[in-house]
Amino acid sequence: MSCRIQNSIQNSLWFLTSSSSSSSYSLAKNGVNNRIRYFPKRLSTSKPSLYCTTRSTTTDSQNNLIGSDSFVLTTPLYYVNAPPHMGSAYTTIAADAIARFQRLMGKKVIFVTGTDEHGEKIANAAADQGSNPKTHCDTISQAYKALWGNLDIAYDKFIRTTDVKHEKIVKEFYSRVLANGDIYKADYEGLYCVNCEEYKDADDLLENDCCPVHLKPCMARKEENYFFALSKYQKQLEDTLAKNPDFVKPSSRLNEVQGWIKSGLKDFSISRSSMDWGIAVPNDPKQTIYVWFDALLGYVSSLLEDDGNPSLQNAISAGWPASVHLIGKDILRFHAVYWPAMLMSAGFSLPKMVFGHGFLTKDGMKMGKSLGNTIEPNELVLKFGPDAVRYFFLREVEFGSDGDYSEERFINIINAHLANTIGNLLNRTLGLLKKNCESILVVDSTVAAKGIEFKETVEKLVKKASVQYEKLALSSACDAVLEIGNAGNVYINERAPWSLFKEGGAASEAAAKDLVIVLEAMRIIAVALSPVTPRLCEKIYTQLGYTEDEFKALTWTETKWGGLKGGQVMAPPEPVFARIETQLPTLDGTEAPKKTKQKKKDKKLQSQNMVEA
Ligand SMILES: Nc1ncnc2c1ncn2[C@@H]1O[C@H](COP(=O)(O)OP(=O)(O)OP(=O)(O)O)[C@@H](O)[C@H]1O
Ligand SMILES: [Zn+2]
Repeated sequence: MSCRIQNSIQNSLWFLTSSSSSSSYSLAKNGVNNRIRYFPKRLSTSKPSLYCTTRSTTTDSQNNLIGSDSFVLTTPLYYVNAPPHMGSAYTTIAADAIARFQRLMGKKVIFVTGTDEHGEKIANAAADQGSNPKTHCDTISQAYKALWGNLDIAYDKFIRTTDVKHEKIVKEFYSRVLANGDIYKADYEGLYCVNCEEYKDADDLLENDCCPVHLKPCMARKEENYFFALSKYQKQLEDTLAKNPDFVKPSSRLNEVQGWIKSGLKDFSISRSSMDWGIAVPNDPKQTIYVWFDALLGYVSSLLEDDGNPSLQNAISAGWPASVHLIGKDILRFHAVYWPAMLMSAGFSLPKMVFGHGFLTKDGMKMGKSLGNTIEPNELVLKFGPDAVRYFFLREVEFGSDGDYSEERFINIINAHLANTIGNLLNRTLGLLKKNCESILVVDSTVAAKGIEFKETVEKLVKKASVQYEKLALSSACDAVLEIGNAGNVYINERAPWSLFKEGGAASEAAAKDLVIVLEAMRIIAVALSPVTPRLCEKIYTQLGYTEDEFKALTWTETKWGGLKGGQVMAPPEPVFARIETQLPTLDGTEAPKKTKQKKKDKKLQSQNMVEA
């Protein structure tokens, strides 16, 4: 494992104390006098009475609105300050694999992704490009969609926070929180990182007030804004996490979140007076809603049907709460502290889980648009194909930890796992079947495997894969499936059917059964690895004589041993995964694997194939 685990780069937030008895707070650092004055009057205190039910909406034990029982999975809505990079692709690939697995398990999946298009960072990015924000957002959001197409991402909903329906949902939600007495106006001064779009705690900054994530100086700001009474939800959040430790995953991140809450939650500003590229605050058009308060609601507005009335009630009944929010650890605090408190205030159920994965790093720093130290995923796809990119990052980086990219490692892993262990095993088995059995299976795979230990090994490994997928342990799930390939290679090498065929008679019959056994294992691999490498798996499946439609209709039940039947005709063998033979310059400056090494391996394989022939 070449992943480098590095210390978590924590984002920090500027929280404001909300105790109503206090009227001023000094948060001075380096001469910056951060003073907050609270306006004594809350804007509204009446609780909304929207707890009615609709066709498919019910309430949970706390009387919060919940929708249907779909499996709703979300990626972050990515900032359109710059086109996507490998980091953005990483979360989306992982989400796609989880969504595909859950669909195989028979769940009604709603996989949500999209783009976050408001705020100062976007307005600045558009101005830098000599463009207006709307045109800029259209271009970059299209770049995200194009990349998802290139990576075979099968999302169900793509939400843009500039969509009209989203704006309506944000305003309705804001009004509910306001009516619940959780929004008030106050002044503040603080240090702002535009790239994070957040106020920073001065203690968390580097020299010259630089943001530790973006390495750029934060700016001193003073504004009169609306605040959300986060502090009011401290106890409720503590209780929720204590009762529901699975709410934040992995568990190390739960500890982090509990630590933040324990240290005291302070109210935060949810509007900007200096920024007009955003959704106007209801009843105060001089202010726009803070980009995070706006963007988080994209998870809800995305659920709306295209032709329905864009109301919160309709969005909730279409699938809320989300089953999993998949995010990078940089935005954990927004998802595991701010968002649940906002939902509590508005009277909606909390998502069931927030999973904060690690960072893809370059030279130890988080790869990011603002730092510009990114790898271009489209180039990787163009060079190696979507399956290779998907497999490498999901298999190589333990989900939850950080990982550094190296092209040398990439090529070695892909050649060893996909081209050799899986692709070559299928190819050589089908070659033997064609030569000796006219590509027809002699017997049902269940009959062929009677009393064979290899079958039990496969069954155990496929069970393990499903448990790992379910736990979002994607790397371990890949390993379990790859182990089937390894066991298949060991089996065929030990049995040496190419020799048995030469002996003829009973030995030849046994060899024909061995081929059925290995091909059945390949069929199971094609189902079990399809969440990660859908194209490769479809190719495997069609080589086994099935149609594309049959592949698309697969469920996890088909990982059960016994799919292949006697008399079934296999397609002529064709390589399903081409070995990477590149000597082209690498994308990351690392050296591509030496040809000599590859040649040696190729020679070994060639001689193996010659023996088989
Ligand atoms: N290096 C990375 N490793 C893993 N995931 C990443 C990485 N960079 C971005 N992401 C994913 O994108 C989310 C952040 O989206 P955002 O649009 O802010 O991208 P960004 O590149 O981090 O932007 P910026 O560099 O401007 O902060 C993260 O929470 C994570 O899901
Ligand atoms: Zn920053």
